[in-house]
Amino acid sequence: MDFSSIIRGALPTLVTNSSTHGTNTSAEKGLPDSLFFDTLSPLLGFHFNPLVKLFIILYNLVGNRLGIDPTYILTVAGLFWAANKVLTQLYVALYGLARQHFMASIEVSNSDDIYFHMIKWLASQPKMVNSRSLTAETASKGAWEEEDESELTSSLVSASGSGVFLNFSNQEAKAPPRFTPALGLHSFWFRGRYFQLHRKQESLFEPLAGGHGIPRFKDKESLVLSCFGRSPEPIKLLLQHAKEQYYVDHQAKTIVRRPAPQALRRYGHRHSWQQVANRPVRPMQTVVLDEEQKIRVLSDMNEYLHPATPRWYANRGIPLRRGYLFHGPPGTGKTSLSFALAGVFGLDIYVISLLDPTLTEEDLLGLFTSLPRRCVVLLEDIDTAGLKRADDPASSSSSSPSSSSSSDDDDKESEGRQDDDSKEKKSPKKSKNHNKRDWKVSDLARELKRAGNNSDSGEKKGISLSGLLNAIDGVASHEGRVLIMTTNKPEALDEALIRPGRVDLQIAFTNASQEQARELFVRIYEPENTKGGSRSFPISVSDHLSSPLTPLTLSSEPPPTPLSLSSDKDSSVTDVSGITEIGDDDDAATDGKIPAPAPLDLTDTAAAAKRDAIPTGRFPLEQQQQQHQRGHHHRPNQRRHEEQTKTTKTTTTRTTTTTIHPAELAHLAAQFAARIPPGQFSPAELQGFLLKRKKTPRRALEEVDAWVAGMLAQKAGKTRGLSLSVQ
Ligand SMILES: Nc1ncnc2c1ncn2[C@@H]1O[C@H](COP(=O)(O)OP(=O)(O)OP(=O)(O)O)[C@@H](O)[C@H]1O
Repeated sequence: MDFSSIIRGALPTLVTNSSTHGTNTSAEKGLPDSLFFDTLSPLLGFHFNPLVKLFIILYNLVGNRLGIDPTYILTVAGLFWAANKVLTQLYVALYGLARQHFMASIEVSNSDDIYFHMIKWLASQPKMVNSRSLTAETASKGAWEEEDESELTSSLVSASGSGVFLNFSNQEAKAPPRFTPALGLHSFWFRGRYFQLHRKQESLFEPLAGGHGIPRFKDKESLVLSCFGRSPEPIKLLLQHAKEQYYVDHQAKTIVRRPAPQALRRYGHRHSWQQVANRPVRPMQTVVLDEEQKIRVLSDMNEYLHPATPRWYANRGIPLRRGYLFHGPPGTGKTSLSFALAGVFGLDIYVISLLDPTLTEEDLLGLFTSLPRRCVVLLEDIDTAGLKRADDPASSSSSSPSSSSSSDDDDKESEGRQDDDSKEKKSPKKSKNHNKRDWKVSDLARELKRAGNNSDSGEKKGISLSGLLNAIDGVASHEGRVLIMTTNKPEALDEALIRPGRVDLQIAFTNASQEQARELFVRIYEPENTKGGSRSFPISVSDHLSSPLTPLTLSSEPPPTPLSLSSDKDSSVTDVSGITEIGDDDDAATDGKIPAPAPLDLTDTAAAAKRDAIPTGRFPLEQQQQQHQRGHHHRPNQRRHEEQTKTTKTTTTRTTTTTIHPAELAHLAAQFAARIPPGQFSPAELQGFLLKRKKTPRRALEEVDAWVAGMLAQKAGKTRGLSLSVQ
């Protein structure tokens, strides 16, 4: 096919014009002559189309000015286009054949966790991140993720001008986005092998489960991973690697999940639960509890989780379930022990609140059936869920947790507060007696929940006792999980809920004994585990039941202040002044030596207070002023120390520590414990007291008597609002 001749034939006037005269009058004038348009217009079906005009002008310009016959250019371009089309078709056909016969592939859907393992792994690959086609995602850091302190501090110093207080207003802006491969084809190398990745998305029409609501489109993403060769083994290895990377620090973390929002739960399985936290494992030794109780629950759980146990249970026809009931006053460590147990066994925690107004019995069943093989399910404060038997007359109005309350009084109140008209008519006295102005916020919440339930078109909401029992050990119920229920009022629980088989072990928690008070004291003031940075909390998966005391250095400054984190220049100005305020043994501390254990004179409260002085870092501005006023009145070795901090950044941490020998700490702890009346305070209350003096053990000891007296008076109801003054 000769394009040139076609065009010549179609444009006789034009061609003749350009070849014979060498100039084009119409082009020069900017207006084509009538003969030209008479020829072209019928051919192209346009009358004075500006595009046609432009084409003709360009055609003439190329022909006349460049001396090249434009028809040749068109011919070549046409040939290239055709060749491209043919080659593309050929490539697609050959590639399809190659994929079919010489490539293996695995598809991963975003409805599965592996998808997220793979995406996270891809986002961490530098070569992938440098790809030209990426998707950016907002990536925010969790509360427990490590932060680059130096970067944080320097930015804050310059932002505030003074470098005195931390300021996190910029933290979102500083968090870098996460980049993942965009939709489409990508390729990468892994362990010397070439892989192809096709990230694709399709919209699916999803009818809703149960036929409720409006069906809608849902985007479904998937990754197709391919490699050359007839075996998918390399892709399996890659997926396994991505999974391992995803869980690389999992041993040190406990993942906490809660039921997903109702709209998501209906999709079931992995959509039923959503991760709400990924926190460092709580070491078992941080839970202060009778050693025997700990050992009982640990060994029971260990035996239950043993791989041989399912066979043992199956052979004897016993359902593979284990339930624990932790009961005791508030703040005695029920939740803490649950988390520590999950940490010891490396299990995720699934927390369910039966007070969730959106939770139906059907949901609860769905949640239990979508649990992983081994996990801890935590049902907190089940006494407040108002679970009633179906035949219980009181349950007629309280099949939902919302209609019940934790106290009998509240129950009575809520009974009298039935807000449907019929009830009001039947018991006018009750409703009349009730003064709505006396309502508390909790009452309002309860009424709102009830109103929500009533407005629902006949759908039963809330959890009844039988609903819960069905979920935890019904025929279709999940096996393999560990169920932990916590309550402050075990006596309020229905017997059916705690019968053996549902609750296999009960652990009673009590207010702190003196021994527990001693342990708590030691735990608060023992040295920090410096693994992963001086500010990191103790993270250990070792389940030591008791922590031996080791020589320690106790920081005398609150570590998070920029004073101790900032550059050497700042620290030289501020940190050292704090040290001079502390007792005589500080010189040794500033030189990085651990002093010999000094006998503690508790009668010398002034000296103790001086040694335990509130770290001046707590009041940085004041401290700076003091430092300024002191001018050159520092002692010689302090000045020497200042010089050291100016030259070495790393000395900052060392110079801000004072030391307490283990023997001294043990002595202080014993003294502290002796002043705590046994069984009067929960560990949470003691912890609260100690936390307010977390760097000053001697001060805690001095103030404990006043605190105990104040708290006892408060508990006896003699003094209201004393908590503030006795803190
Ligand atoms: N036995 C304990 N050992 C160590 N810390 C404890 C203990 N009891 C309470 N605490 C501390 O007190 C706080 C509250 O503890 P936790 O939530 O475990 O108590 P709880 O018994 O579950 O309370 P509630 O019944 O109110 O839910 C936590 O910070 C925890 O560290």
